[in-house]
Amino acid sequence: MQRVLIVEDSKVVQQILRHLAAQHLNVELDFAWSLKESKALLKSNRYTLALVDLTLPDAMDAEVVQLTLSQNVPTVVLTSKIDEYSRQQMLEMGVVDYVIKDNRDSYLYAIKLVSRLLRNQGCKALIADDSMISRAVMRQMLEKQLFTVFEAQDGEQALTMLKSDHEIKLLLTDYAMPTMDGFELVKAVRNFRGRDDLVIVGLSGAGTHGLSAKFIKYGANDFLMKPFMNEEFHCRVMQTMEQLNLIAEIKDYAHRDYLTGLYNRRYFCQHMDKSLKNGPISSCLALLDLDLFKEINDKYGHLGGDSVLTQVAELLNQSFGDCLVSRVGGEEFAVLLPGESIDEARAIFDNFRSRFADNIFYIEGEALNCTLSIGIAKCEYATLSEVMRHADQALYRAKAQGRNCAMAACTKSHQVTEKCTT
Ligand SMILES: Nc1nc2c(ncn2[C@@H]2O[C@H](COP(=O)(O)OP(=O)(O)OP(=O)(O)O)[C@@H](O)[C@H]2O)c(=O)[nH]1
Repeated sequence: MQRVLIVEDSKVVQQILRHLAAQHLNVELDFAWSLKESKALLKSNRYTLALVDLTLPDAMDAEVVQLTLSQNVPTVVLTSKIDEYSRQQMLEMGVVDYVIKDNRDSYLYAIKLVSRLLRNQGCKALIADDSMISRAVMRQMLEKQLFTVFEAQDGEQALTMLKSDHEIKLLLTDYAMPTMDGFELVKAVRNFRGRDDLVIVGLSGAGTHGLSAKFIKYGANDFLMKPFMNEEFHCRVMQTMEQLNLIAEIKDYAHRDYLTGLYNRRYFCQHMDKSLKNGPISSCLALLDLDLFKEINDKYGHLGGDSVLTQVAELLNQSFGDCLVSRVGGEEFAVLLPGESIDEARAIFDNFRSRFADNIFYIEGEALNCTLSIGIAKCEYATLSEVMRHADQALYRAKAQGRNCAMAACTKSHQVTEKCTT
């Protein structure tokens, strides 16, 4: 797990930072008051990042910054005031960024900056530039921002790398390069990587009029003129990555069911349509419907019913965490189980059905049992509606058999495997 060191000598500020960190950071956190305490913590822990106060009672001259940097811990500085000389000095020392503590919002800004930097960890960035020196300078800055960095010497090499590695999320591309220039590269990349999947920052030292606008019109998110200041580079990259993260958050929000946090019907249908586009897939689709759920609602009220639905979602996640699990209707769920035959799938879901029936659900401390009926179909049809129709028919039969039952639809090859286990 990622671990962050926060060094701050003011009790009040430390309390504010603790509170904000608990809200915005999901990492191991250590707090230190002094240089001495920081040294001890750095000896026994490995930190992903440090957020440090520039001056401490036992380190008035930025010694704590020198300490974290000497241990190769990317460091963000908190400072109460800063003049041009110390700003330059600090940036030359190699800090990632600094935040001036001049109002309450600056603490929130600092914690959000840490959070954004932590999100960069494991994220791949590609630099396309024919100048080895430029690549080295940018690599150093990106590594400080926790990116995993790759380099390409020209547009064609960059294009090949982007085609084969969809985990690259940031492209920095120079304009003037041999074999394929920055414009051609951006145009080609946008044919297969959208703005919701890859962010691009164009670069040029040429100073040609209109270069920035052209880069953006061809599909770049931003533009930087060389030579740039480290601070500007850092801000532009962070801001561009923020766009990507915001789009991802909005998409995730739109794809999730509000009550249970599972994927919703819209996401489920989109995923299935995409998967089936290239022909049948070797998965089984199970529709799981709660039995007599109306009675639970009638007895415990709608909120009681909601509580059961969230507990059901937890059980599904525990058992089928690696599969696509969705809430496709009020009390109906879908699980896409990859790689199993219909017989194996039925056995797996029947086992789940049986454990589900034994599970104790709680509504405001009151215990109750609940059962499921399940219909399973092989994803061997051309469209989702056909797969759903077969799974639905099996589910209907499971209900008709008396519920608490898992039924499999006949496969195309007529290996009928219908069994009721009640
Ligand atoms: N609490 C709660 N109830 C919901 C939600 N969505 C649908 N329902 C309820 O789910 C119940 C479904 O009832 P029915 O379709 O009659 O099915 P059932 O009672 O489960 O009976 P069978 O499916 O035949 O076993 C209805 O009472 C709906 O109001 C929801 O989001 N929360």
